[in-house]
Amino acid sequence: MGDDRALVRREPEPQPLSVAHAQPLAASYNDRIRPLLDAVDKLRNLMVMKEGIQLPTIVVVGDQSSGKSSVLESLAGISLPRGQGICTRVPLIMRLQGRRQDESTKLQLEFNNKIVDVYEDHISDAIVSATDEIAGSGKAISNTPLTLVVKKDGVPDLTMVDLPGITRVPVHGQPENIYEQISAMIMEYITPEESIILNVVSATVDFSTCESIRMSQMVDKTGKRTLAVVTKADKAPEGLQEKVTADDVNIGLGYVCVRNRIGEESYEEARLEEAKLFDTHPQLCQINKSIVGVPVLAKNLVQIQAKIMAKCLPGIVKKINDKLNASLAELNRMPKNLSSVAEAVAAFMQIMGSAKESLRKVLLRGEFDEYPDEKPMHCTARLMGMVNQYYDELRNCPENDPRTNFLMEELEVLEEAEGIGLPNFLARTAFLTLLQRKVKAISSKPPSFGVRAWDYIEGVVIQELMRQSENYPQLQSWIRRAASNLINKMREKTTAKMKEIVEMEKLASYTCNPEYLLEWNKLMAQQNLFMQVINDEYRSTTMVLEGIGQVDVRHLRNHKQLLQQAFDLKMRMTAYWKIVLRRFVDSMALHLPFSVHNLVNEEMEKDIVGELIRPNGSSNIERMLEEAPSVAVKREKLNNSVKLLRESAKVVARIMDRIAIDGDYSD
Ligand SMILES: Nc1nc2c(ncn2[C@@H]2O[C@H](COP(=O)(O)OP(=O)(O)OP(=O)(O)O)[C@@H](O)[C@H]2O)c(=O)[nH]1
Repeated sequence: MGDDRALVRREPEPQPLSVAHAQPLAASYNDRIRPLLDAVDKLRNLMVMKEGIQLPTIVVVGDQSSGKSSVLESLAGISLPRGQGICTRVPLIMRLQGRRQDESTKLQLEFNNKIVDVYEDHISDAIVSATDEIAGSGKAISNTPLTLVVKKDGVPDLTMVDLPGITRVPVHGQPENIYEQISAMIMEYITPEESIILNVVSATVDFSTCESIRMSQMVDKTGKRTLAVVTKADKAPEGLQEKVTADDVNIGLGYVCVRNRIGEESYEEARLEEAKLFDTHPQLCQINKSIVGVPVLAKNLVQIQAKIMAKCLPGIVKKINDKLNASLAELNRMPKNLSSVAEAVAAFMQIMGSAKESLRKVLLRGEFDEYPDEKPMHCTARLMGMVNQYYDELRNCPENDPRTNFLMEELEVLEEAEGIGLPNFLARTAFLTLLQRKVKAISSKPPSFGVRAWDYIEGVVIQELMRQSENYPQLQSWIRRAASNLINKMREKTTAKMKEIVEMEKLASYTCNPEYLLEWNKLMAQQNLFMQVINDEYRSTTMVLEGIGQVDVRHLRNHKQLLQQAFDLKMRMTAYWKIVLRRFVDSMALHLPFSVHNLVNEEMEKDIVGELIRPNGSSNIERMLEEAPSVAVKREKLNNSVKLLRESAKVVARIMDRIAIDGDYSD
């Protein structure tokens, strides 16, 4: 920029040759495209992008001084800041519109919520000062866009966004991270599938070394939405034809070679020089005429733009409608302004009612429609997983490993339980002593599992209550506390219940489950083999016993007297222990849903609502009458968003109607 700017004297009414040579851009074609473009520009002005809706956009990228601004001024027939160093420091949205008979020539800059009319002679300076106003007068860049509207004779109807040129090394007081800043801005614009990338590369460089090519390849591997403009054809004519036909860098939408305005040339002269260059230069004249010259570039861009718009529009309509519906639904969920305590109580009961219903769904019925992607809220599955883990923990308790000191404990209790009686009579006390030891070893697990389960349920209940009461943040800490207190009570009840079950199992041994006897018989069938190993001094003492695992029985050869009874005792206990563990798990698996059921259907309301009607509880209800500032902000944001989306929906509806009448725009 700058350097040539001061020297250039502008003709009063330059004739952009993009038009003089661009007769293929039939006026009727422009007539059909204009409304489409206007609609998209209107959406851009409305800032639908803020709502996450991407618009079809031609994004101009290139390395620094590749000639981006020169290309744009060739297309627009105006003078833009050109030159060395960084000129484009903000996204420059260029809206080119061919002037109609009833319209006057117009140049306008739109930025920071104002519209400034500009004389053509001053456009370059005006852009520089608008850029300074947006990004500061230094060399810094900014994301805030500047819009330039050019309405004049014969320019193609095109909207493009010019972005700062990519530079690796900061110069002239540019910020240190200028490269990162510019790349981030470029990536933001070229990543959406709706963007067409107009990659400006200089004929003087090896295309594969261009940063801009590298970046567009990152987001558009096949190049299907990338078009290359090769500038400075006059400076490096040798081998240019080969370079563009070889297409080493995957440019799907093709190349156009141009020669821009140089020095003080007028537009007319520049176009004539360009035409002459590609007609007469021994090397450049070899290049196919369908890929040379600014007029060809203009025609290609207009066609590409029409295609992408027609392609994207239905998707945009859908997105606008979806977002509008979502915002309206959210607005409807916003609380009404409450004016009396009675209304506040009703609103509170509504919160409790909705929370209870959602909790019934996730905790009891296993319906996750409100939390499709939030696995921690798929509570029935999560609780089942926890119960299975609990069963594994009980079974794998190291203190109860039946293989350690195989049968020694049984022998010890049998010896202690011996009295006057028949030799093969199994003392009940021996069995009970062993049982009590085993139960004691796992006695901390059922209550601690209960605590764990309630910790998880507490998280779910509080999350749900917070979701339902998000519009009353002034109540949330109180609700959270009340819910925590309630869950504490539930946790204590479960702990007491589990301790009771542990005590019951210690006191008596009983099951009506026939599996016990079946299992015992099966295990006892190994007794003969076991005794043979014990009695036969020459046999290996390592053996695998069903229900126990691999054991070494060498140490038992000295205890032959009570061995058969000890074996019997072990097998009874093994069969019975399975039943005991399942009883622990089953009772927990039944107790939890029962308690959750009680919590959701009775306790929650009784406890939390009960707190409200206590003498000091009413202040909580009164607090609901004041709207929290965060809610007011949210309401305003939603209202703005609904207004914007409604307007956008109108804009697209009009254009869709027109498409329905006029037919396909992409030819
Ligand atoms: N000879 C010749 N010079 C050109 C051509 N296109 C651009 N230039 C010159 O190359 C220099 C850089 O051009 P600009 O258009 O300012 O480049 P830019 O990519 O917009 O620059 P930044 O915005 O700073 O990245 C200027 O001096 C232009 O006059 C061309 O086709 N031929």
